[in-house]
Amino acid sequence: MTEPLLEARRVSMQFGGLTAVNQVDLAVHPGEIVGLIGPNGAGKTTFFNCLTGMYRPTSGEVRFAGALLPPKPRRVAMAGVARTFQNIRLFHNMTALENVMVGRYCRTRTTALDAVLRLPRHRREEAETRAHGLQWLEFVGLEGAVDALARNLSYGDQRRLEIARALATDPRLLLLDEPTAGMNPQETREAEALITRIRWLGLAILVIEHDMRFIFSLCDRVTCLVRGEVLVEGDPATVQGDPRVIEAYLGAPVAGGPEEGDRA
Ligand SMILES: Nc1ncnc2c1ncn2[C@@H]1O[C@H](COP(=O)(O)OP(=O)(O)OP(=O)(O)O)[C@@H](O)[C@H]1O
Repeated sequence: MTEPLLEARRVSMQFGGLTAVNQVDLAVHPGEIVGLIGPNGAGKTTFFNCLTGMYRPTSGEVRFAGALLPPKPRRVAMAGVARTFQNIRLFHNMTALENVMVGRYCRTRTTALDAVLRLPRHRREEAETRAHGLQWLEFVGLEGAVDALARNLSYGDQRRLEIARALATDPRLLLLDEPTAGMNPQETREAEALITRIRWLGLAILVIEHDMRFIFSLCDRVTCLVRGEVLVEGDPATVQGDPRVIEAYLGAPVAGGPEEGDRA
């Protein structure tokens, strides 16, 4: 197999006396979709925060394309890792396009002075950023909502907008934290189709999700965390059939594959 794009080695995160993530190893290879599952409080979001520089892990290291990732969100984004959040974090009083343009600013070189003086470089980059943002809005299916305020979009559209903003940073790896949370079945199917199209662009994806149908139909590999530790890791069939996963997470055997709308 190719070298991992992302490699977490023995990552741990403690909050006082609580060990939220304990010696977790995880690798994502180029073009892969890897699922991260586990019961509530298993440490999934904390682990994402360790990967994206929001937390400095208590121990362990995170490498991206072979280099150590610094625990600084902006540097992580510039390295090529983008994410969405469990609780949508958009700029609610900005338009859809403005939200996506904000994502792009980690790739522009305009200084505050260029902007204030409206120097040619600023005007050129602003036009490029706008065109780029429009492309991503079209990619996620929001071309009809360019000028809509983020707060006026439906829940499913807000999630799509968050993904467009993440894509605007030109990532090689996209981390999605519960992308279908709160979605109806139709929106969930649309999110699945969108994630498949993102993979076709050549991006790798690491996704936290409670919808088992989604995880087992979309992912190449799945890691199950329980109480901060890796319980099982493997291909979807292996993880789905593992009695420890069924007991710790699914609660009951999933006969013949999970049903539509199965949620833990
Ligand atoms: N900033 C923090 N300070 C203290 N404890 C925290 C903090 N963040 C998370 N925890 C604790 O760490 C543990 C793991 O939480 P985390 O949110 O990572 O789990 P999760 O698997 O993402 O859960 P869920 O599926 O409910 O989102 C929990 O016991 C949580 O209370």
